[in-house]
Amino acid sequence: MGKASNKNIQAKLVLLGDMGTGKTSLVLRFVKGQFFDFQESTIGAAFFTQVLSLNEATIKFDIWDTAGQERYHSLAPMYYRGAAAAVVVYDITSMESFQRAKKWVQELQRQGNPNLILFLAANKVDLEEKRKVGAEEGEQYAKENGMTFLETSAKTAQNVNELFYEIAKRVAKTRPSRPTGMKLQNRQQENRRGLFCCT
Ligand SMILES: Nc1nc2c(ncn2[C@@H]2O[C@H](COP(=O)(O)OP(=O)(O)OP(=O)(O)O)[C@@H](O)[C@H]2O)c(=O)[nH]1
Repeated sequence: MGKASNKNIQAKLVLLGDMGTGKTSLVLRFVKGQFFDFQESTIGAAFFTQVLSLNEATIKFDIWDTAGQERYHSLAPMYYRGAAAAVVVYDITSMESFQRAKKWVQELQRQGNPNLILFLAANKVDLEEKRKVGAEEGEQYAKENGMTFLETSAKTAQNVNELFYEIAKRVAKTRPSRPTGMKLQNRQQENRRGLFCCT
């Protein structure tokens, strides 16, 4: 891992958004190259890791895929606390999911890490004929809130790798590398906190 690279970075990444918007599907597409038409709803949260090599650094992502169902809302701070980046996901076929995404952004702005790198993913662009949220609308909102905006499809893989590469690049730019020993310590702490871990 990262032998050729001069910089090894471990970064916690969290995905937030309404239920059914495709958070798990985006992560599964990125981590395993898989997609399921009938993806089960996440309970609590799921944990994944993926290593991504850039020219300038190797990023090891610790990815928390949170559950979108409202009953799990109170668990969210546990997952976004200490995160380097957050991806707020909505479904372009659901205006309600876009409204919910805005609520997540507000919560992150108020309670998240002030240096948190924010991405807005407008997912399910393969369902263009059912679109309810215009691309300009999402883009405008992202711009106003200092977020990077991407339209994605976990189904066709459109912009999925791009999303994670963009996040990695932003993380590499903002974070200096740390000695390996410290990273291991952090990892152990994360694991202890992972009460709902189900990779
Ligand atoms: N057409 C299409 N369907 C998608 C896409 N992404 C996810 N889905 C479908 O949408 C449904 C919900 O996807 P999930 O990945 O479980 O959504 P989630 O946001 O993780 O949902 P929760 O775990 O309940 O919060 C599944 O049936 C997926 O197959 C996409 O890009 N295009």
